[in-house]
Amino acid sequence: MIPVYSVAQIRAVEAQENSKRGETSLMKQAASHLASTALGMLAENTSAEPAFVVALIGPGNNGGDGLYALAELQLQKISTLALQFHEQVHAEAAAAYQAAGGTMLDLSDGECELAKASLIIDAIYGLGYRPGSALPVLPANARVLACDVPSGLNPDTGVAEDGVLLAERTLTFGALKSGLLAIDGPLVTGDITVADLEFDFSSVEAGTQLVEETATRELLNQHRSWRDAGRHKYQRGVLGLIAGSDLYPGAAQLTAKAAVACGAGLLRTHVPESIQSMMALSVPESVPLDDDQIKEALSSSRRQIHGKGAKIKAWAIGPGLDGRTPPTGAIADVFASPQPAVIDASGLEVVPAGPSEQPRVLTPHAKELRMLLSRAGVKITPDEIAQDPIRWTRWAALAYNAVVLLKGPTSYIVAPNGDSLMVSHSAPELATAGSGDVLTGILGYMLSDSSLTGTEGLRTVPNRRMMELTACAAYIHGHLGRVTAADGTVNASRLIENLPKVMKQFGF
Ligand SMILES: NC(=O)C1=CN([C@@H]2O[C@H](COP(=O)(O)OP(=O)(O)OC[C@H]3O[C@@H](n4cnc5c(N)ncnc54)[C@H](O)[C@@H]3O)[C@@H](O)[C@H]2O)[C@@H](O)CC1
Ligand SMILES: Nc1ncnc2c1ncn2[C@@H]1O[C@H](COP(=O)(O)OP(=O)(O)O)[C@@H](O)[C@H]1O
Repeated sequence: MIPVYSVAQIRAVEAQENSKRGETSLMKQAASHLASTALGMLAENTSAEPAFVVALIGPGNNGGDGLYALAELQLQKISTLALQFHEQVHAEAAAAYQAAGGTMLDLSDGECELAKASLIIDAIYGLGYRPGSALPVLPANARVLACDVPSGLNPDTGVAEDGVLLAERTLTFGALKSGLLAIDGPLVTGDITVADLEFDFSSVEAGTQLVEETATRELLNQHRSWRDAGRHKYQRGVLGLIAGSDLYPGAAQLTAKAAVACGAGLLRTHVPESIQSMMALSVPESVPLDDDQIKEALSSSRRQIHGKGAKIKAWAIGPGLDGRTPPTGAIADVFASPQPAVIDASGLEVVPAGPSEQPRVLTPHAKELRMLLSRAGVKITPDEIAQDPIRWTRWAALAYNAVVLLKGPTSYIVAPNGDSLMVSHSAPELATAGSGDVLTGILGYMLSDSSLTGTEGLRTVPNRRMMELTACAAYIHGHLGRVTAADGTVNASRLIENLPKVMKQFGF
């Protein structure tokens, strides 16, 4: 997991480091990382032309980083050019670059050189960016390496100007800044690497933590054991799915197929009678579950998990349910059970607010989050959510005493105690009908597998573990989106086709 900080926090830590280690020495260290990243990108080029690196230089320390990096490249015999975007420039860094044989031109005099560059380093603005000024237009297909933050992206909020310099890669210094991951950030940064400048962050507390691939693997492996290979189907995860209606029969099928594709031991489906045969045909692995069997499953799980009954370990509730009809007695009983549940879509319209014994994850998108908050008596606008997603997600987490996953281009996972995780840089192609139903299937399966929850018998799954598994499911879903988008357009059925392959990559 990688901690994420606000600009103010990073500024405070940088000020300490500057006084301890000196601003120029830190800048040179940052520039060295930038030069190595540039060399790495140049090594990927297949062209026979000699490398030519152009840096766009702004008036502050971000420009200074760019100039020191160019100086290093010059010394490595790479041809470079610095194009000044402002009259003002970091004097010491400019002198160092010129001493290394580099040439500096005003952007207006050297703009035509941009088209010849094998790589453009964007060192116009970094942490000091203020919204509102014009930015240069880069040639189409330019390869751009952003120094710290793409120019035109607000490093705190993640809101980008229309003219933001789109990067293929962003090398950010010291720590992840919140704006790189929120709102427009994932669309403009390209791949992000954090250059470790050995800052001491002990005096500030990260706002949240990013869950990336390494963290996902570590979290998934936390409770796994070699003994898992010998489990029988009831131990591999039995999921109860309460979903579907005449109005939305497809959503239930997508969630069911996704859970089966994940490798669930057994899927029990509670769908309206009218769509049961459709479910049996399209998901032949699923076994129906009627109201009486739900009651029996709940009572046997209260006595002992290995007793008679459906042996359901977790529930997925909501995809395609008809939100206009109140939940039947059986669903209300499930909400009162101690088994973990993921609640999505129309399930969010009926999930009770207030304290509950059940470890729950609610998975709203922004509009559903407004609905949840409104049901709890809190009226907010979409803008308010966009400006402070973690805050409002936490309100819902508190009101419903549940972990809440706010879905969107960036996903936020927040617990009632305020702990939060985030998943970013997944695939924009996931914005397609039914992809949320697939996520519910993945998460439902994960909550049902005790090798992942780490709980056996009647011990409840702690909220922290619910959060971690939710983040893992969101990360895998994002990765699934990327894998699927790599060889065609994305739809929910194609996501499900690729799910077994992707789950295998994560040790399933
Ligand atoms: N210890 C440190 O403080 C380190 C700082 N580093 C670099 O320093 C950068 C921050 O440097 P600065 O604080 O000088 O900020 P920037 O270099 O991001 O830019 C600040 C300058 O740009 C001007 N500016 C900002 N937005 C503008 C706009 N829209 N129109 C016109 N002018 C605008 C400001 O007035 C200011 O002069 C970081 O992003 C990073 O690249 C790195 O060298 C790592 C170490
Ligand atoms: N622009 C985007 N980039 C990455 N992921 C996205 C984007 N838009 C939506 N998603 C993801 O796609 C899924 C959509 O789910 P949801 O809104 O419930 O749709 P549906 O109900 O149609 O299945 C969520 O997991 C969300 O995080």
